[in-house]
Amino acid sequence: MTKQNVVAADANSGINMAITMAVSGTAAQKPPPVPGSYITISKKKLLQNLEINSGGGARINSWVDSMRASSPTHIKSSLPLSDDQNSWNVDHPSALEFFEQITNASKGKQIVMFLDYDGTLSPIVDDPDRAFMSGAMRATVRKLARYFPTAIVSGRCRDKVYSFVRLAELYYAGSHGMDIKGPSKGSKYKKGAGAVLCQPASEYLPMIDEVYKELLEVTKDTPGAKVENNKFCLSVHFRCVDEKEWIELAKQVGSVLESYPNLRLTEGRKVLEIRPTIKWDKGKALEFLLESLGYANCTDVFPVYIGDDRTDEDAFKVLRERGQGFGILVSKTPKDTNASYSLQEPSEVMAFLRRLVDWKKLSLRRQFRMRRQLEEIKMLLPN
Ligand SMILES: O=P(O)(O)OC[C@H]1O[C@H](O[C@H]2O[C@H](CO)[C@@H](O)[C@H](O)[C@H]2O)[C@H](O)[C@@H](O)[C@@H]1O
Repeated sequence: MTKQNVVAADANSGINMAITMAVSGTAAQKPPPVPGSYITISKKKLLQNLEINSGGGARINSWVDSMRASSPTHIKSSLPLSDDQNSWNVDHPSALEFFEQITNASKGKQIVMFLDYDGTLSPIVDDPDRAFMSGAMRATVRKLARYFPTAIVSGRCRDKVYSFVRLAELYYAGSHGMDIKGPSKGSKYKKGAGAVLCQPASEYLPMIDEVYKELLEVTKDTPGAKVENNKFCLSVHFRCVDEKEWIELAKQVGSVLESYPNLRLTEGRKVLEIRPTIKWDKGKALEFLLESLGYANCTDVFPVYIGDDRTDEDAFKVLRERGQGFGILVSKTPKDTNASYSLQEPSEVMAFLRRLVDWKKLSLRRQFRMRRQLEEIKMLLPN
C-alpha cells in the first residue's frame, strides 16, 4: 500500500478493512485493498470469515483495532501529507485550473456530460433523505443540458434522484446504472421520449424487496443504521453508526446475504451497497447512454464524467480504456483513481460546469460571427 493510498482512505476505510479482512483472512496475510478500488465481496466468505457461527470474538476485536488505526484522523497526523498532495496535484490536476487544456482536447467533438449525484452535485450529509442540491446547482445543470447531452448517473433509485434534481431534460441512470430513462421533455437530445431505456436487473426486483425487509429487521437495533431501497439495489448506511458497532452491522448484513448468492456487496462512502451480481455498473451505463445518443462508434464524441465515489471508478475506467474524454474525481484528498482531473467539492463542480457553459456560449457566438463574415465575403465576390 503506498503512502498516497493510505492518505486517500475515506472515513469508511475502517469498515472497508474489516470486510476485506473478513474476506481475505487476517491483516497479516494480505494487505487491505487500495482505498479507491472497487471491491466485490463473496457473501459466503464474508460470513465464514466473520465467524458468525464459531465465535471469532478475538479476531473481531482485532479488526476493530485495525479499523480505528486506519481511519484518516489517525493516519493524517503521522504522514507527510504534502508529498502526497503534491504528486496528486501533478497527476490529477484541478479541472478548473486546467480548463483550457480540457476544452482544447474537446475541440471538434461533441461533449456529453455524465454527473454523479451525491458528493458531486450535492454535498454529503448525514441524512440521505435530505441530500438536496442547491437552486444554483440546479440552474447550472439546466443550462448545461441546453448545450450538451447530460445524464445523472447515481446509486440511488431513479425516482429519488429525480425528485432531488427535478430537471426533465436530462437522462437519468439510477440504481448504479441499472435503471436508465431518457429525457421526458425539453431536450434537443431526447431519444425515445422519456421511455425507460434499460433495466438489466428487472428480474431481481422481488429479491431486492425481500432482502430490503430482512435488512430492516436485522439492523433495527443498531442505532444510526439506515437501510435505503434503491429499487434494483440497496444501501446500508453506517455514517451515523458508532464505530464500535460497525463490525456488528457487517455481521448483520452478512447474515442476510448468506442466503442470496446472486447478490454482491460493494462499498461507497460510509455505505454498504448490495446489488445483483450481473455485469452492469456505471461504466456500462455510460457506454449504453453513448450508444443511445448515437455515439457508439464515433471518434468525435468527448464524454466527461464527474463523480466522487468508488462506483464512479467503473465509468472513469471505461473512458480511460476508450481513450475518449476523461473522468473528474471530486475529492479533497489524494485517491487511487482512473480519473484524469480533480475537483475538490460540489461548489467547484458548479464552477466548472458554469465555465463549460460560458465557454460553449462564446464558441457558438464566435462560430456564428465567422459564418456571417463568410457569407458577407461570398456576397462581395463576383459570381
Ligand atoms: O452514486 P451516488 O449518486 O453518489 O449515490 C451513492 C450513494 O449516495 C447516497 O449516500 C451517500 O450520500 C448520503 C447523503 O449525502 C450520505 O449520507 C451517505 O453516507 C453517502 O454514502 C445514497 O443515499 C446511497 O443510496 C447511494 O448508494
